[in-house]
This record gives sequence, structure tokens and C-alpha cells, in this order.
Amino acid sequence: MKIAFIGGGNMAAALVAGLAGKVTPGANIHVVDPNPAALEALHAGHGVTTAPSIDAAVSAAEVIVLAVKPQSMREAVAPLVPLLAGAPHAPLVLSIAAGIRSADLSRWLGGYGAIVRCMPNTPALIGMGIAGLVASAGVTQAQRLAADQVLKAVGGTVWLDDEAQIDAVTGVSGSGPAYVFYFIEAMQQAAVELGLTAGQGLELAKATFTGAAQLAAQSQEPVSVLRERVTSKGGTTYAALTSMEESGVKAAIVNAVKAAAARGKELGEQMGRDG
Ligand SMILES: NC(=O)C1=CN([C@@H]2O[C@H](COP(=O)(O)OP(=O)(O)OC[C@H]3O[C@@H](n4cnc5c(N)ncnc54)[C@H](OP(=O)(O)O)[C@@H]3O)[C@@H](O)[C@H]2O)C=CC1
Ligand SMILES: O=C(O)[C@@H]1CCC=N1
Repeated sequence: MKIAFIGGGNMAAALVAGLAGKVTPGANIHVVDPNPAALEALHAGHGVTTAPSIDAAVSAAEVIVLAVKPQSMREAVAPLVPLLAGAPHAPLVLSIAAGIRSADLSRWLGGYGAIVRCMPNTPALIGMGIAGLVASAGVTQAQRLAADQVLKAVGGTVWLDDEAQIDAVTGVSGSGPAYVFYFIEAMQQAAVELGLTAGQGLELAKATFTGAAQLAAQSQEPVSVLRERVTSKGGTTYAALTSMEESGVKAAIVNAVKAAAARGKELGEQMGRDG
């Protein structure tokens, strides 16, 4: 499978690392980005071909991944219009941008219909990503399978029926790794304030996350039961969870996820209004 990336930044790099040499040889991946340093790093790391702007190699791709910032998308995809109109094999356009709606993208692409919107996350870098996907009406079953194959190569996939749901995916799992890193940083800070070294705190916090996440993933039991098993009556965990409840931590997390989803929706509305 030939895959082209428009945008070679953080998320594209995570996907390329997961795909190159697994789904397809690095040489079958073509990355377009104006930034020479980003291209050089991807070429050196994964053997991908590169270009500073959209070129003929993009039109040879079966899947064209749009991986620029939502605010850059309209301008970035303009050079694709003649390529897609002339492409004999109807490439799938796979957009990973937060917010940007398929209808706006299709309009910017001259009415092109084979668009899948996807919200991946950076653990794709180590094959542990999770992505939500939604196909627009013009997507064939073969193109849907191609999108699934690309994302499955770097983790799991969750298909959605309704495009509006993808903002929720953005709030939960697209932005989600940052919440986990934030929690780890907070645990490390607490460790240091309690007298451990920064290194000890980080090792303990990271291993706790990895262990608990693996336990939750592998267990058949509800997460709430796993939590209760740590929480001895009148013990230390009870003290911590009571403190979290009093500080409104759960409500703050719910609000944060909703804020991310709302920002995704707002970005889509803003960019759609602009043209
Ligand atoms: N980071 C993440 O965890 C996730 C990101 N996403 C989505 O992925 C997309 C990219 O995000 P991210 O990788 O973080 O952003 P980055 O800024 O790291 O990457 C975007 C890249 O696109 C380049 N670029 C800008 N204009 C063009 C153009 N016209 N043609 C080709 N390349 C161009 C930028 O170059 P320059 O910097 O020089 O402008 C930059 O290297 C966003 O739409 C985001 O919503 C989705 C899920 C998770
Ligand atoms: O922060 C962002 O806008 C992107 C989308 C999801 C994760 N990063």
C-alpha cells in the first residue's frame, strides 16, 4: 500500500513510525511538509520519501493522510484538487485533523467524496494507539478497509456512525494521552514533596500507570471493582480518593474532556465558516 502524508509533524511522525516496515515498506510512504528538519528526521528514521510541497508522488498513493493543523487545512489541500480530479484509482483521503468536517473538506477538495475522518492518538508510535473513524457516504467498502488497516497497524479502531461523535473521541482519546502525562507529572511532584527523588517518583508513577492500565485492559471485571480492591476500609487509598472527591477531581476531568470536545466542534465551525 502506498500512503502519502500531507504534514509531517507530531501525529504524522507517530503514525509513520507505527506503519513503516509493518504495513508497508518505508519507501512506500511519502511525506509532504515545508519543514526540512521534520522531513530529514522521518527519512533518516524510516526510509520514507519526502517533498516540501504536494507533488506527483502524492497522486500515486492509495491513501492520502491529511495531518496538518486544522487552521492550515484549507490552504494545504488546495493543490490536491487537480491531482484528485485526475487520479485514475480514487485515493482515500484520511483526515486526522481535529474538528474539520467532511463536508467542508469535500468542498475544499472540489466535491471529492472518498473521505474518512479519523481521530488517532500518539501511542500509535508504539503500536498502542486507539482511533475513532467515520466514513462519509462516498467511501467504498475497500476504502473503509484500507483506513481500518492503516489504523489497526498502529493500535485499535472504533468506527462511528455519526460524524458528530468524533469530537467526543477527540476529547477522550485524541487528547487523552496528555491527561495521563499530566497525572504522571502530578504524581511525580507529590513524590518529590514527600521526600523521594524526582527519578524515584517518575519510576513509581510510570510503573503504576502501566501496571494499572494493563490490569484494567486484561481484567474481565469492571474498573470500579479493581478500584475498590485497592481501597481498604479506613486505609490510605480511601484517604486519597476522599480527598479527590472533596477537590472535585472527577468533575474536573469530565469538564476537561468536554472542553476538548467543545474546542473540536468550535474549530470545525470556525474553519467551515471561513470558506
Ligand atoms: N498531536 C496529536 O496528539 C494529535 C493530532 N491530531 C491532529 O493532527 C494534525 C497535526 O497535528 P500535529 O502533528 O500535532 O501538528 P504539528 O504542528 O506537529 O504538524 C503539522 C505539520 O504540518 C506542516 N504543514 C503546515 N502547512 C503545511 C502544508 N501546506 N503542507 C504540508 N505540511 C504543512 C507543519 O509545518 P510547520 O510547522 O512548518 O507549519 C507541521 O510540520 C492536527 O490537525 C491535529 O488536530 C489528531 C490526533 C492527535
Ligand atoms: O491538541 C490538539 O488539538 C490535537 C487534537 C487531539 C490531540 N491533539
